[in-house]
Amino acid sequence: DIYAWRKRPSYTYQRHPLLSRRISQACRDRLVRTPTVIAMCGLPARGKTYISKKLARYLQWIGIKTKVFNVGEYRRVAVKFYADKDFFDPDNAEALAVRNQCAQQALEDMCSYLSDDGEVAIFDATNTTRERRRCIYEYCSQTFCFRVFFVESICDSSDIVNLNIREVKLKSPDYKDVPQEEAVTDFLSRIQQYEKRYETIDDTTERNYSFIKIFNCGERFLVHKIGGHIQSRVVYFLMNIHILPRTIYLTRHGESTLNQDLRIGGDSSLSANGKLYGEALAQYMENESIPDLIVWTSQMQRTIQTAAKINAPKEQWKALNEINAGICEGLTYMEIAERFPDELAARDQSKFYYRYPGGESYQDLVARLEPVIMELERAENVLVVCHQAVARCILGYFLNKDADDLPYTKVPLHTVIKLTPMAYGCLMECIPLHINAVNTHRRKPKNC
Ligand SMILES: O=c1[nH]cnc2c1c(-c1ccc(Cl)cc1)cn2-c1ccccc1
Ligand SMILES: O=P(O)(O)OC[C@H]1O[C@](O)(CO)[C@@H](O)[C@@H]1O
Repeated sequence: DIYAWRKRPSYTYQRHPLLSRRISQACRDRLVRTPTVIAMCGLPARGKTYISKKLARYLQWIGIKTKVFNVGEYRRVAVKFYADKDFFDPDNAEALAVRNQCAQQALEDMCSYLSDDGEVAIFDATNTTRERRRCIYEYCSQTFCFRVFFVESICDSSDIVNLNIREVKLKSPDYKDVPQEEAVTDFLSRIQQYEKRYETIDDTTERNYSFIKIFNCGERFLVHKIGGHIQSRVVYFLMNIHILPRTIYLTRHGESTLNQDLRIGGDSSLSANGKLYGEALAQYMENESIPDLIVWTSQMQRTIQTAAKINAPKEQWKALNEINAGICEGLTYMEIAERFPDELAARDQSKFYYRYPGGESYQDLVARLEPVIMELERAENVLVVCHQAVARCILGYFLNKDADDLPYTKVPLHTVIKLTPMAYGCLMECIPLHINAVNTHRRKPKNC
């Protein structure tokens, strides 16, 4: 039986007869990290693009090469000027031909991306008929041996659909220079065109697909046949996000005594200026009068001391501790250049991936910060008091920074960063509290 087979000695590496399914050699070659197509499904204004962009940002941040293919963007290239909802009338044969051509082109571009070095591609389209989903499934899994995972968003709350239309659809190029009310009317008619042919994923006729059906922004989920690591991470992420309006505040600790000496690492106390910042921060947060604010700090005393005066509950996270500089802890960059010139040169070459001997890399930091990011997605109003490298990684997630830029993001001391999630991105405001501090930022040397 399977259990006994699972307990077999590890050297007998063959698939259990029950489990071995007929897969081609090409597929077998890519069993490790088989590329995944995430195909969105659902009527317009159900958050498909929102999910696509947010999911891509998360997967990219954890190091999985991901790209979104939005069919609407292909259509806007093919059809310069959008006339009105009649373009989406299923009986408009000419328009239908253009729409199918755009979908096919996006599908082909997506599969060549995954055949190259892509790991996940998100096919952002309505995919609202069984026939369309069957085409995608066969093209991707038979021709290319990619895994296909359908993500359907079902939402019958008119409040949320109207919020979506107001926040994102009216800003679409389709409605440039169109009066608001006219655009809303046209878009609602566009939805009706799709409703004529909409077939929700059916867990009997489409039971051999892997899919998740999301009801009303994640109020309820139906998960069916999750296949592989990526899909389980995706499901986990989708079960943790929400669209409640909230603000995330991010700041470094106040200046520390080691900062004053331009020494990295350690666990030193605040300097006099750092203490002044702690008081100014408490005052600033008081003025913001944020409902139900919670403050997260690292377990290092410079962040705990910085948050001490704030009138809100505090939580300490070891995962928020500053990057461990290993053998360079407590040194200045000058001393590192003298004692470990090769290490500094190697770090300047590839700052995101370089790991200090006995220490960490930014890539290691992202991995240990993932649970913090997941909890931030679940949370509402939070102030995070952390460190220079940690703040860069957190900002890298919210602002979609790539591995080259992330480690060089400017995050000065004594500055509050205010992050407000908007439709598809995040608004960032930097508020310096005008308390003196040293500059700890080391630029990328020119010759690298
Ligand atoms: O289910 C929706 N229906 C209509 N709109 C929606 C959603 C979701 C949503 C869907 C699934 C999940 Cl797990 C979370 C949010 C987000 N949005 C959205 C709303 C406003 C602006 C941009 C996007
Ligand atoms: O990656 P960078 O630019 O060296 O910045 C991280 C450094 O910043 C500090 O937080 C302050 O200098 C150090 O503890 C840490 O090693």
